[in-house]
Amino acid sequence: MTRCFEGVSMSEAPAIPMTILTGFLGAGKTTVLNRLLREAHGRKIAVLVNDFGAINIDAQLVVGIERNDIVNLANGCICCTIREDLLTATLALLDRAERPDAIIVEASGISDPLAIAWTFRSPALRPHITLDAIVAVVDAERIYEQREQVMQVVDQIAAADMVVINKIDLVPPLHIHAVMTWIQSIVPRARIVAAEYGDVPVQVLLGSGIYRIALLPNQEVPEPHTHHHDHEWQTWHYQTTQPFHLRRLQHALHHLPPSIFRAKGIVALAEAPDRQAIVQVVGNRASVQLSTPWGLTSPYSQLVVIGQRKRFDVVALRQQFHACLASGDHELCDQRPSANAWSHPDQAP
Ligand SMILES: Nc1nc2c(ncn2[C@@H]2O[C@H](COP(=O)(O)OP(=O)(O)OP(=O)(O)O)[C@@H](O)[C@H]2O)c(=O)[nH]1
Repeated sequence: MTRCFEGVSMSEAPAIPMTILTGFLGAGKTTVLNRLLREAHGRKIAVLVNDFGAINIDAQLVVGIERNDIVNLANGCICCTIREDLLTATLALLDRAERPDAIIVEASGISDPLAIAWTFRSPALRPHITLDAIVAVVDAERIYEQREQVMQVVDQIAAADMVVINKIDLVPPLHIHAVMTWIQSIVPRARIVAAEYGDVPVQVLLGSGIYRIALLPNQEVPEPHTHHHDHEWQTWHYQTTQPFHLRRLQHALHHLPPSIFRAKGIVALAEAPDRQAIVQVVGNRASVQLSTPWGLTSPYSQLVVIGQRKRFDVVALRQQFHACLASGDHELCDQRPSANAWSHPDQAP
């Protein structure tokens, strides 16, 4: 099939470089992306953002880009359950009158980057996309505990052409050196850069052309049901139009069950009714920060938590967040984990 745009057939158009941004939950992928998009790079960059849960908070947190250049791929993992969506979304980008100069895929924190790379080797995309690099973001502070608990962490690093050791402000220099040595032992040929708040120049991240196709498995990656992460993770979300009480919310965020690895969201606060607030929880670090004004948008709150499957009690969690609302009537919008609050049908409680 030959597709046309601006008088040129798609088969004649130069292939678009694609970067896959991987890294475990909360490592700093969106931070790296935002830092890059804010830089005056002069390129038209399109971003495909995948969140594991039903609500894609990440797509809302990406800034410095036209909204129609962000494609939201939520409620499943682009490496397995929603691979078709990734394919379709990429083809739609290729069909645009103004094609992007570069495409970045921000993968969900639990996805397998090699499986994503495989999608771009499919006959439909192969002539039009050139894989530039798989970039893995690593949380310098948490990497040791994460590698003990979660096998995807090491797999993501092993698949990388470039590794960004992020959050170096949170650890001493000797620790950074040790993490670097460990990463080198896993991927000796990968480029390794250390960064604070994802501060890596665009020239380093994009257009490096260091993708190693040799890493791709010869056979297509396993079907979803044999993918180990399907059975390990679950997400749950809480939504309300009621504002939160800041101190109560902060207290709750600091007392989440240890089986929850990540929580994030956009919330309304009674104390600051005009501004959005961003909630971030990674391990035992939690923050609520004021962000942009609500403007014409009616205030809302959306919180997503990601944790080990069946290791947290959603009823207790719902009560915990419910008790943080500032209003007296405590109207609850999300009484039950809805069908799509579970990332996979077989994960319903
Ligand atoms: N101290 C510190 N915090 C950081 C740094 N980089 C990111 N963070 C914080 O870490 C939290 C998670 O960052 P994100 O960029 O959202 O992480 P992510 O990998 O996109 O998260 P998921 O998409 O949920 O997997 C946020 O609160 C960031 O502000 C850093 O270098 N230092």
